[in-house]
Amino acid sequence: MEQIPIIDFSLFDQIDCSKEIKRASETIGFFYLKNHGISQDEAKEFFDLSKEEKLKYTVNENYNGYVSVHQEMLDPSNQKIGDWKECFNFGKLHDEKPRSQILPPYFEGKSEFINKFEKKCHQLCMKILQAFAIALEIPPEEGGKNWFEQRHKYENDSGDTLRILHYPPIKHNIDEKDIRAGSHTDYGSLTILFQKDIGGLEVELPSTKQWISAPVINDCVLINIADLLEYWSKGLFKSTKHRVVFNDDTVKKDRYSIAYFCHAENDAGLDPIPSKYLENLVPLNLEKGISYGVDGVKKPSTAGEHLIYFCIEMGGTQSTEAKGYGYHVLRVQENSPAYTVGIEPFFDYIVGINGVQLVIDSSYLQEQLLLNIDKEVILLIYSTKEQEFREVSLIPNRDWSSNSQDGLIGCSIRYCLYESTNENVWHILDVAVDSPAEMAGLVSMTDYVIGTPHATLRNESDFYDLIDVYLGKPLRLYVYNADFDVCREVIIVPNHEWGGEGSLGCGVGYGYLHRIPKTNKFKSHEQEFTLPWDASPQETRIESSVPATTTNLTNYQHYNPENDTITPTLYHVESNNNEQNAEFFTPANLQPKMMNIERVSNESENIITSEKVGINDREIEEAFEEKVILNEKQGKQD
Ligand SMILES: O=C(O)CCC(=O)C(=O)O
Ligand SMILES: [Fe+2]
Ligand SMILES: [Zn+2]
Repeated sequence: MEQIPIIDFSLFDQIDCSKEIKRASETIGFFYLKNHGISQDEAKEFFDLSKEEKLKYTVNENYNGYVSVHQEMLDPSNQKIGDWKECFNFGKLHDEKPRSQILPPYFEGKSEFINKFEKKCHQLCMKILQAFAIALEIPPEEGGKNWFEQRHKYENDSGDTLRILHYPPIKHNIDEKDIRAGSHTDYGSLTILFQKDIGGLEVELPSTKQWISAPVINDCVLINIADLLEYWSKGLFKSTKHRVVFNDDTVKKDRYSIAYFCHAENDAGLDPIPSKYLENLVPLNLEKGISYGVDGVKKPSTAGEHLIYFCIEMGGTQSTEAKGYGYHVLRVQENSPAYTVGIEPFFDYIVGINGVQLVIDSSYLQEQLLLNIDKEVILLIYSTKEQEFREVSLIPNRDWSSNSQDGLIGCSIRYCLYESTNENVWHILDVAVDSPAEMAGLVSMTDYVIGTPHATLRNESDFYDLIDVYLGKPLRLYVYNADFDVCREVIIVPNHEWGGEGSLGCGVGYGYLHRIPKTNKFKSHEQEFTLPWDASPQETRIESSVPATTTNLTNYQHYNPENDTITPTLYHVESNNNEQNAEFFTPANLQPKMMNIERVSNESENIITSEKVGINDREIEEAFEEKVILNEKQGKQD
C-alpha cells in the first residue's frame, strides 16, 4: 500500500527534494517533513481554562477565535454529532498592523511567541511553495521560483490561520459515527500539521480511496495540499480528505495538535499556475460564483472570494439551508391577509398548513383555506432569503377585498422546489457612468436582479439570453435591494450605443458568492415556531413515504391525497391556467407589490419620470405560466 513519504528538508537546495515534494503532492497530497526547523510547543494550557473563559472568544465572522466541542461538524453527511474537538484560531498577528482579533488575556501575554511561530510557519510554507515552483518549472519571466511567494506575502491580507486543537478524552461508550474530526479537505494552499504523542489522523488515498493512518513521527511535521492549490494546479496536486478517528488506545486520552493553514493573498487571482505540466489539464470548476466586469468579460476568481465562501460555510448557513417542495409565493396583494402578516413574494414558500406539511401538489391547501374561512389558520413559511422557517397565523376571508375574484389570503402561488433559489439572482457589481444600468437606477453592490415578467430565469445564461433579445428595447426587471430589503421594478434598455463596453454597463455576479444576504428579520419569531404542533387534524391521514425535508418539520404530518377524506369538489379553481401549477388565489387584476421608485428625469427612452411603475396583468399571468414571452406584446405596452 502507498505510504506517506518522509522528505528530509535539509536537502532542500538539491533538486531531488522538490521533485519528491511534487511527486507526493500529485499522488497522496500529504508528506512528512524532517528537519523543517520549527519546534512544536504545547497548546494544552489554553484548553485547561474554564469553558466560560474560552467561550468569551468564540469565532468571529472571519473564523478567528474559539470553536467549542461539537460546534464544528466537518462531515455533516456522515456525522450525527459535531466533532469531538475544540480549537482556537488565530488570524495573522501582524506586529505592524492593528490586529483584527481580540486575544484572550492568556494569549495576550504570549502574543509575541505566537506571532513568531506564525511567521516561522509562513516561512516554511514559502520554502515548500518554492519547491513547487522549481518542480513545476515556472518560467523566470512569470516569476520563476518566486511565483507563489509573490501571491502569499505575509504583510497582505489573507486567510492565514494558526489553529490549536484539543480533542478531549471520552469516558463513555462511543458510537461508531463519533469522530474526533470528520472527513474533510483543507481550504487554503497548504497546511502544516504538528501532531504530538497521540495519533488518530487518517488520510484517504486518492488512488484507491482507502484510509491509511498518518502516525505521529517524531521530529516531523506533516504537510498537506489544500483546495486552493488543487484548483490552482488544475487538479495536478491533490487536496486529500483526512479525518481524526478514535482508536481504542487513544479514546481515553487527550489529543493535542497544531495546524497552520497557509492561504494566498485575498487579491491573488486564481488563474492556473503557468507551468508546462498543466498545459494539457482541464481547469477545475470552482462553482462558487462568477463575476463579470463592466466590459462583460469574466473576471478570474480571487483567493479572497474563495475564502468568503469558506467563512459562509463554516459560519453555519449550510446547516440551515433547506430543500423541498412548497408553494412559491409569486405575488401578494396589498392589504390582503398574506400582506398583513408579511408574506414576501419571491422569497417565501408556503410549506405547511395547520400542522400538515405540503409535500405533494394537490388541492389540500385550497381546501383547508376554504374550510377555515373567518377562522385562524397557521401557515408554515420557508424563506429562501432568511433560510429559515417561520409560522404565520392569518384568517382567510373574503372581506378584505371588494372584488369577488380575489382569493382568500391574497397570494399567487406555484408549487415548486425551493432549493438555492436565492442563488439564481444576478448581483449588480460596479455600475459605469452614463451606462444603461446607471440610467435605469441600478445600485452598485446592493441590487440583485431576481426576475422579470418576460420570462422565467432558470439559470445564469437565461438572463444573458434575455438581454440579447431585448437589445435596444425596454426590459423590465424585478430588482431586490439588500440595503432597504425591498423589491422594485426597473426598466433598462440594453444597448451597445451608450459609449462604453457591454450592453448593460455594469458588472454582474452570479452564484453562491453573490447570493442575497440574510437580514435575520424573522429571528424574533423563532420562539413561536419551536412550539410543537399538538393537533393531529386529520386522523385518517397517513404519513406519506416522502421524507420530511428538514428536521424542523418533524412536527408536521404529510398530506397524502390518496387517503383524502375531503371532497375535492369543494373548491373551484378560478384561473385561466390549465397546468397543474394553477394560480389558485390570483385575482384577475392586481398591482404587484413592488416598490414604486422615483426616477430621475432624462431624455433617454428608458427613463420614466417620477411615475408609478405598474405591470400589465397579462404579462404577469404569462410569466406565471412559465412561458417565455419575448416578442410583440412588449412593443404595445411601452
Ligand atoms: O488535528 C489534526 O490532526 C487534524 C486537524 C485538521 O485536519 C484540521 O483542523 O483541518
Ligand atoms: Fe484538516
Ligand atoms: Zn456578488
